[in-house]
Amino acid sequence: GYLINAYGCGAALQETLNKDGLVNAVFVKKGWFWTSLVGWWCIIRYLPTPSAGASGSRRRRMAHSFRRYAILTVWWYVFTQGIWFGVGPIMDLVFVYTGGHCHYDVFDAVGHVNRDFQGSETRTQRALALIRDVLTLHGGDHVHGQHQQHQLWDRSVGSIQNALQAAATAAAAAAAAPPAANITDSAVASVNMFIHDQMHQWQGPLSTSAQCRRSGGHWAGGHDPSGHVFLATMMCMFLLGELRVFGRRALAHLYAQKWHVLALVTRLFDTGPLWTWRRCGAQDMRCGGRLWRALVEPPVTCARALLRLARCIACDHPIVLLLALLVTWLWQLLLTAVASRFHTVREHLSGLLAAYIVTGIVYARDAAALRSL
Ligand SMILES: CCCCC/C=C\C/C=C\C/C=C\C/C=C\CCCC(=O)SCCNC(=O)CCNC(=O)[C@H](O)C(C)(C)COP(=O)(O)O
Ligand SMILES: Nc1ncnc2c1ncn2[C@@H]1O[C@H](COP(=O)(O)O)[C@@H](OP(=O)(O)O)[C@H]1O
Repeated sequence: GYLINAYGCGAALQETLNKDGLVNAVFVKKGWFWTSLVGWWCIIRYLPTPSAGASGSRRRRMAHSFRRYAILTVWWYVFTQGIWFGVGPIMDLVFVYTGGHCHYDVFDAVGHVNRDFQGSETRTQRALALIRDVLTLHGGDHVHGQHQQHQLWDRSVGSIQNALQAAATAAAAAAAAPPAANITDSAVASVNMFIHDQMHQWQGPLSTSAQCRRSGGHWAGGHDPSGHVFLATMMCMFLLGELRVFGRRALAHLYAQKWHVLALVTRLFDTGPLWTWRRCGAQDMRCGGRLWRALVEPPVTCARALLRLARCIACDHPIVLLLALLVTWLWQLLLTAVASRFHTVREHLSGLLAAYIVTGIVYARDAAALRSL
């Protein structure tokens, strides 16, 4: 990723990144679920066939895989989700103890909405709307009678409202400049500070990246190990580690049935209307019949062929799903490395080492047993 950034198409790849996209939100961020599902199905599916002598070996394999998986799942949880009730995950504790904080630097020095505030237009608008709602809900009555506070409250809500309206009209006019908030530079610092204090007062505690993100804040200022690099590394290491248990057996099974799988794949492409029209030509069929056969039957046939192929892979050859998942996580790891604007190299490296060291130890301990399989 760094080499692509330095010498290749890093900018183009960064443009494809969407923090709120389906792949990142549903697959990558829930990656340990998908990896657990596919990984365990493969572990179970490729156990030695049940026979008199194999039951002990089956039980031992399941026990070893479960022990490795349980250690990795606990490590995934404490590093990215949380250590205990009310205690954030390790990656956030490292961040906070190195000076990180949930910031609300909403406006920059010239009174424009800070481009780095949320990193994307959508998130910035969402955050501004949330801050406005919190200030509107709590701010007015709690600063009543304190003239200066009330003035700040007025200016903050007004500036955010202007920014939201300016963004709405700018979106229509496709203007380039970020929306201005019409506040003088001397007031910017006090408005940002007021917003920060109010959000920490009404939305707190904001001691984890998830809480800060949900409250429209900006998680900045400390050493923030990359959760994506950590997660993608751990998922790849788990899949590759367990692949050593059943990989040879699974690939041999797939190779033995290669023509059957290939036939299911080619069947998908043998359902086009032209093929069907030509096949109908051999029989004296009325035009209506030929249209039905050429336009209605192919999608139905294709859907049936797709279902047969999916069932064959999911039930008989789940290693195909595992390899597809592995390629996806490696590609996401590359994109995360390319997305240098989100993290420093050291933050990527700390996420990588946190995953690599633990998974390395777990699989190194079982290396002898894995080699004997
Ligand atoms: C142990 C039993 C063996 C048999 C299991 C059989 C089948 C497995 C089927 C299902 C799995 C069941 C249990 C497995 C254990 C855990 C499942 C994991 C569930 C999830 O992954 S849900 C994820 C919940 N977390 C979130 O949604 C928050 C997502 N965000 C993050 O985690 C972080 O943002 C990040 C790490 C993705 C990125 O970090 P930063 O961007 O903040 O740096
Ligand atoms: N491969 C990828 N695709 C999309 N977004 C990614 C990504 N890798 C990292 N990101 C985004 O970059 C930010 C930093 O990621 P990380 O800290 O895990 O390295 C995260 O934003 P959010 O955490 O605000 O969603 C994450 O969603």
